[in-house]
Amino acid sequence: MLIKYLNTLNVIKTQILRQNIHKLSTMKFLTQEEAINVDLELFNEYKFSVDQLMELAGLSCAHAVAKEFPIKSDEDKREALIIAGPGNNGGDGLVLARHLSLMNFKPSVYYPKRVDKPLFNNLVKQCELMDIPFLDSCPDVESSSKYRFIADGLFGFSFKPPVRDAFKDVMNLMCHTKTHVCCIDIPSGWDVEKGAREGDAIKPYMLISLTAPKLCAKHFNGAHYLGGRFVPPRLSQKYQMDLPEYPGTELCIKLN
Ligand SMILES: NC(=O)C1=CN([C@@H]2O[C@H](COP(=O)(O)OP(=O)(O)OC[C@H]3O[C@@H](n4cnc5c(N)ncnc54)[C@H](O)[C@@H]3O)[C@@H](O)[C@H]2O)[C@@H](O)CC1
Ligand SMILES: [K+]
Repeated sequence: MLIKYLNTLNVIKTQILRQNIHKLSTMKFLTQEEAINVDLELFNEYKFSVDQLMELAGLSCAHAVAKEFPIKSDEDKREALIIAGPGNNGGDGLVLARHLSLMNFKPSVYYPKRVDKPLFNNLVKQCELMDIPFLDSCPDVESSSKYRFIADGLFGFSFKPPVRDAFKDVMNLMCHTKTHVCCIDIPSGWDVEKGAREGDAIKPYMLISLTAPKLCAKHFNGAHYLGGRFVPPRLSQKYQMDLPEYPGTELCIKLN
């Protein structure tokens, strides 16, 4: 009886896995230009505000990371380092930090180049009022081992190589740390279409593609999630995204 039950479970598991792999193979991987155009359409045609989508994007990242690094006991490490960059990818990182703290993690943020705009100032203020520490300097590789994971919100789909000098320290940390690196939308420093560049590059443990994966995600074999469950079906059809169906009320879906 038990064996029969376990066999049935295995069949269901295989079917789910097959479905997801199928989805991944038929899904569209966006070029950098398509990603930028989808972004523009969401704001200009569909009238979303940046705050709205950033909140949903960051929240979906928090859900994905919490699934991948569940806190099961008091012994589990809760410290996490969030790297926030100078664009909207950094904004996603700040939102992620706030939600992680609500999920009982202990995030610290390293935000080396602050953007003096109301949206970003507000996100920083919200984190500060939740006692999330902002680090003054970039942790070194050795001390980064105290974190359960590092969330990479440095650069997203607007990144144009090579990395400018101001971000060399933090790129060095993310390329050489032994701690798992979880990349938001794009592994920072990777070419958005061709993937890792020669020489030092982040080797992500986890990638959370937002909206739809970009071409560089084809070169990624780790834990791949899709988040940003806000794409209107008409827009998805226009770009032939062929997105997988998110189960139930989930904000993210694991693709492999
Ligand atoms: N379109 C969407 O569906 C959404 C996108 N969001 C996020 O927004 C991201 C895109 O944001 P942005 O277009 O603001 O751009 P990014 O966050 O990708 O980065 C742009 C910033 O990085 C700097 N930069 C670019 N190349 C650099 C280099 N080589 N060295 C140093 N600095 C460099 C630019 O000067 C600019 O300040 C996405 O990847 C995603 O994370 C979400 O916030 C909301 C929804
Ligand atoms: K990133």
